[in-house]
Amino acid sequence: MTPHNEANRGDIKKTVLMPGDPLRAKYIAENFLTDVKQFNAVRNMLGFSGKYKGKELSVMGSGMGIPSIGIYAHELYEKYDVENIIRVGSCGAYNKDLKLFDLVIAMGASSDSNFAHQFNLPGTISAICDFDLLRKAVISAEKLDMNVKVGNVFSSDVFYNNNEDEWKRWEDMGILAVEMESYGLYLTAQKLGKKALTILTVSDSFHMKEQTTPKEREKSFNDMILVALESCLI
Ligand SMILES: O=P(O)(O)O[C@H]1O[C@H](CO)[C@@H](O)[C@H]1O
Ligand SMILES: O=c1cc[nH]c(=O)[nH]1
Repeated sequence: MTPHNEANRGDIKKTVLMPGDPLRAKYIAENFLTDVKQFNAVRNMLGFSGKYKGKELSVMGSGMGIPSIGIYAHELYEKYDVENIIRVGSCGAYNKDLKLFDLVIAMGASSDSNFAHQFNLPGTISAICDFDLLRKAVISAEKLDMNVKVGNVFSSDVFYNNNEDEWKRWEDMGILAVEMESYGLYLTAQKLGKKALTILTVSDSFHMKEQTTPKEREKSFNDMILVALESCLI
């Protein structure tokens, strides 16, 4: 057990799907997995293990932001022998070709966070995903006939940015979209010699302020969840 997770060693499988929202973890467990057992409710950060088409895996919320996913990912990798974390999250599109509900895979994550300072590196480090998880996710999307854009995302420390136009400078550098966790997840995996990947659904765009309904969001999250789950079977 850890201060944030009441699971026993062995309760959590080698691969964990990790949405920010713990209720999305519950949704995935209830709608996609069989033989489901809940392993965590500390701070309501719900975690479940079960089977997808016979393959054992787990799903657990990460909370919002790098500090939160930094805690949960570290504990999963270090204390529970987890090998793979696949974040399944939402993002805001910076790239103007991205439409609502499109899928983005984060090959790398840039950030305004100081998370990497703890490693005391004599330069900057690139936060990148695991190539094997990326390859499998791309194959999975192709098999499901779903379009994905693969590239660099921005993991922001703020959701409500006081500098309204700052995003344009990231867009200018080829950043596809903004979210709030991948940089911390990727660096945690890199430090501990583990694997991580982020798959995202575009929930809003900085180019057009369209509203989306909860039903539309649910369907689009289903596409992302399927890409992630099917990639675990490859
Ligand atoms: O939908 P999730 O996975 O929570 O991801 C995005 O949504 C939250 C902000 O609303 C942040 O956590 C951001 O990364
Ligand atoms: O972090 C996020 C997620 C979705 N949309 C945003 O603008 N930011």
